[in-house]
Amino acid sequence: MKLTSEQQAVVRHGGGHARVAAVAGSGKTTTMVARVLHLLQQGVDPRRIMVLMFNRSAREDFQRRLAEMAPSGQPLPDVRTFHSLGLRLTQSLTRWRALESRQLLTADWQLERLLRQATLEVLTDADADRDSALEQDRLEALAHFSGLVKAEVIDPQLVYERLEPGDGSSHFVAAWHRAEALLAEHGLMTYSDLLYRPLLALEAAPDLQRRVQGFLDHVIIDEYQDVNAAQQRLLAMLAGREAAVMAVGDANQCIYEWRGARPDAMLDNFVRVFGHATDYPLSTTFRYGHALALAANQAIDANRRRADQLCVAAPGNPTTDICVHQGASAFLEQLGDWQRQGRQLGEACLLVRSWTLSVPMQLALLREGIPFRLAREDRFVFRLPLVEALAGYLSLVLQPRLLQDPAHLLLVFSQPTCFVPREVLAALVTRLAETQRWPGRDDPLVARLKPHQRRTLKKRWELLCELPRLGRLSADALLEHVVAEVDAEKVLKRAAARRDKGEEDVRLLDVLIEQAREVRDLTTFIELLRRPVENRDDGILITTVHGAKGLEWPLVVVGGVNEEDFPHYTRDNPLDAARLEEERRLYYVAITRAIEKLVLLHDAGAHRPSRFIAETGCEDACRLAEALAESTPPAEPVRLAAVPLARRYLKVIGSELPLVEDRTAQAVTSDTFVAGERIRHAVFGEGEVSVVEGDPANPVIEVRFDQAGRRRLVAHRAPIERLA
Ligand SMILES: Nc1ncnc2c1ncn2[C@@H]1O[C@H](COP(=O)(O)OP(=O)(O)OP(=O)(O)O)[C@@H](O)[C@H]1O
Repeated sequence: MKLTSEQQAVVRHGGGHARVAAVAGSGKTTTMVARVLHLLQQGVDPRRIMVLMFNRSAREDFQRRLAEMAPSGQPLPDVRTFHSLGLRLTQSLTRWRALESRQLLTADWQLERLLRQATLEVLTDADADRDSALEQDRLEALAHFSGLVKAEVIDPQLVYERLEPGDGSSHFVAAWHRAEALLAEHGLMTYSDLLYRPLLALEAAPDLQRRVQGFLDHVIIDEYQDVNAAQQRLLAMLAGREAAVMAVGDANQCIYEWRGARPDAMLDNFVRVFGHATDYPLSTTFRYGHALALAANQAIDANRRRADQLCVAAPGNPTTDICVHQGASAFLEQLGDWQRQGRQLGEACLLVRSWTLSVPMQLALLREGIPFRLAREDRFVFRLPLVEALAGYLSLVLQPRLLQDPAHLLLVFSQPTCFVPREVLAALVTRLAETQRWPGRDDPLVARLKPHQRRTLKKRWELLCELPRLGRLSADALLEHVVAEVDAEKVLKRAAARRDKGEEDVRLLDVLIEQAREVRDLTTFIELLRRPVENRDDGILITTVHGAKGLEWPLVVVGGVNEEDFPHYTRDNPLDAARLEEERRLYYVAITRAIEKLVLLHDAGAHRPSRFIAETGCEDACRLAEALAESTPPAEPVRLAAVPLARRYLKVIGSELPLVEDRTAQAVTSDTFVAGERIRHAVFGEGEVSVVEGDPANPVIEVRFDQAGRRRLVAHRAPIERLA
């Protein structure tokens, strides 16, 4: 394979630090392997080179490719992940008696048990929040908080203030300190400690620093946009003054801010930490065609904090088709078309912003008997605890006998949580199953409950007894009734320690009610929710965008591209500029996974299509790509909404297609807008302007769309036309 001139420049980089800004599919691995081989050829000792990869599979891939390309017998450098680097440093520092020996907690449950103990020790029995603090979700949130403190290497109080983890988490800082003490007492450490402990030890002792410095001349790091502060500080320490650091990544693909990454790591921050660096772009993608390259550039263009770099398709790439559709039926049709073209479902992937958004698609696939596989098996619909419990409530309508089954009662009393310890619940449901009556006031089973717990449990028992009499209701009406009676929205939000988890659960309720409305028949609906399925290798893969980092598929469907879902926000949790940009980067990662076909799917009903769809300008991108594919120049100039970006693109690929601004989809200035006038939006359809406000030269308008609801738009950016 002949390297591009941009790739060759990276390979031959002379001295000093370097930043390699690599767009999606630009052959980072190929280039880094070539760079290492080049260094070896130049006589650099392999022991003085270290390559750091983002995860184990990337590391193994790199090692394999390096071994294949290297002359036989050539000693090769160390290729590591940050974890394995941390482990080695921990071992060395332990040997030098700078760190005490500790055992690594490898399973999630071990850490959870420790955090549970820390929580129990910092919250007293009298604490109203103690029971909810011990729930699984809350402990997971505490684990996330603890990891973040160590990733950012700052005071837990500061992390707490920034994160605002919400009600019932006021003990997090104290629990963090207590957990640290417990780890020390028991001689244990977490995965985050693998970097955190060596870093603190080294930063506190210059003599130790000298022992780990001076061993490297070259450090090459992949996916640099997602490194956190602990990783970066450790790297700076190991590199010292001698080693040249080459950071490879794409600031536009920084999607781990919630784990402490910052898009700035590839931008100004790199220079602040390491000093001057030579910049190299890798702008040619070998993954997809012009249409998607143009669309991706267009999509990320609205971010202010970004690498100003165009992604350009290589001449031999497949053509990529992009389309926008609505609803689960369109999803099934797309899969049908794919198969009719002789293609396999195993070549396709459904990407979602969060697992909840995969539920309507999973149910659609189940109804049609189309095989699929999930990147996380615990996310199958029938395995979701909330779904299991809701199916349990609905089953009581058809099988009143279940009121006598303690296991069934425990299921429905546990979800959504009543904030009562499980052993107390277990005793209560055993009695209820036996007697079918709520215990008397003085019965020890209820006497020891707090008044609000007693009220909640009694109300729930009354609901369960009522359900067998509601057989006349449709599946959706029943579900709505249950959700209202158990106060599910409020409870789920309160129970979830992380705001996004609570919001995801509430959204799941929404999704289930919508699905129930489609199915209507109760038996069919319950059967669908409970249908046990297994991952099928020949099925379409379903995964989250975070899980798709670095991967690609011939067909990519991005599901749930709705406002409030992607970008994700709610009325209580509105978007600020930084979060919107993070969501946009996530969207950019999602769309750039496709090779031959990208389908953007939004939902019907109350959900409005995401602003990202309009920003992507799919139709324009496809029109321009078609014109580029023609052997003769078009008779008419290509009409586009965003001409400047397209011009830049054409210039880079050396094409001189005539372009013209599509005025019908263009900005209309303020003086042309009045409340009450009708407009048509390229994605949201027709609507009526209700408010015109802001800077008259750059007004914001609020439009009531006939189908897509109310939206605020920056008039000059929106693809709208005025109607008579
Ligand atoms: N100069 C080149 N000419 C043709 N194909 C190339 C070139 N460089 C890389 N490729 C191809 O591009 C694809 C992606 O390359 P590679 O596996 O090196 O990148 P990656 O690091 O996995 O991907 P990404 O750039 O998305 O992180 C591979 O199929 C590779 O063969």
